[in-house]
Amino acid sequence: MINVTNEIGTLQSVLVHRPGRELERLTPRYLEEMLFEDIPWLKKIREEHDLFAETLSKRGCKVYYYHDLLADILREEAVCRVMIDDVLSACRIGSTLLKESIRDYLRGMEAERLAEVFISGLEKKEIDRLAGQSRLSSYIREAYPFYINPLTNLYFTRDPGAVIDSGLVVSAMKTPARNRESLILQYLHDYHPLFADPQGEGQIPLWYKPSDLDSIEGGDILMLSPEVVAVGCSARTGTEGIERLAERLFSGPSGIQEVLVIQIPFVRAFMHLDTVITMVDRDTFTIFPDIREKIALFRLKPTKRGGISISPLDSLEKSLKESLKLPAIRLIESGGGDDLTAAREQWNDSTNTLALEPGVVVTYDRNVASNDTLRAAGIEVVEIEGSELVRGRGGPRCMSMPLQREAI
Ligand SMILES: NC(=O)NCCC[C@H](N)C(=O)O
Repeated sequence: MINVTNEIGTLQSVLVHRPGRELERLTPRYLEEMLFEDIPWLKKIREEHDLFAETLSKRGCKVYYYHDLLADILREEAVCRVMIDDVLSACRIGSTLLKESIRDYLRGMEAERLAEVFISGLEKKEIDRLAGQSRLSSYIREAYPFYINPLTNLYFTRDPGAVIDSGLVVSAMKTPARNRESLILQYLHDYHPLFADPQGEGQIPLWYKPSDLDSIEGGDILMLSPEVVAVGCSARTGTEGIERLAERLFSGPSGIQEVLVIQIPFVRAFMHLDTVITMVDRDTFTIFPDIREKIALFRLKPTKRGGISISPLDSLEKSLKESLKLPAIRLIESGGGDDLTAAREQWNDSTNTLALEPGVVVTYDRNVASNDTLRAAGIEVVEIEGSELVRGRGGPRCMSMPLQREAI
């Protein structure tokens, strides 16, 4: 069952990705293009991720893995064929001869292995050797080494999609490095029984899809309540995408009656809304103090004639209070009241908390000051290790896409 109508109700099921071989294909040369600042150590990052997944399971949350779901649908011959073609088109392989060689190679694989290749990529030398083709790229060491690029950011499953109510947003990713992540999610939506509509014949509603083109990423989507979704306008999510999503939510079978737009500075350190603000309890958020004066707010509502009204707002506290229909809300500043600590810990995702239930969140243990501040405010903090996980610039919220949360 797929249903998320809030940020903090008991987490019942979640989609994650265990970091894999794709990270061993990160090289210093492609770090920036692949949206990393450093190269994680695979053995250790996996241990850390396993601990994260175990932390969720121990609390009763069912954990689904991208690789497993993808392998499930690839066992179907017809799906396998169209997906191979779509992946090759997404990778812009133009030569017919080359495309045929890669297609033949991939079609000979078991579903498990093919799922692995779709995620971790395909090196040029692997194909050229097998196909016995003499290709210019094997003579030029500077040439790009992959036919299928590794999805190094897939372990941040928050971003390729988001469940809103009983439907799914499949993101239109801003950067080429992450495009194929949402292609995979779209396939899972279209073919996996997990996304079957319990009410009808087909699959659950799609609020957004990659072919909508205007960029929108899941880290910018916060489900405040069954009626209100907050959407970050950020380096990754643009104004047109937000408007289109709002139109679909207002006119489709969702309970959403308001989109609260929170525009944050368009910088690398806070690429999504959830890198600077997350919800930790019914009336409580944690926020990176530096952005408090740097955000702009807008309320989008449906008009009677099927359009959207846009109202600029001034204060974050007041807007959240109104949107949540609460007498007061609390904003807990990360960093424990010290600007330098706040900036350092935000860089390591102190503000990117994942709620397990109201007032209980998962965070990285390294963000000592921010975790202490949360505890002092009465929040239960469940710490995980993040020495390697953090190198991709994402925290526990980024590493999870909730599929089901208890209603509150
Ligand atoms: N929601 C998030 O903030 N996700 C973190 C994404 C980090 C990834 N390296 C990226 O730049 O897209």
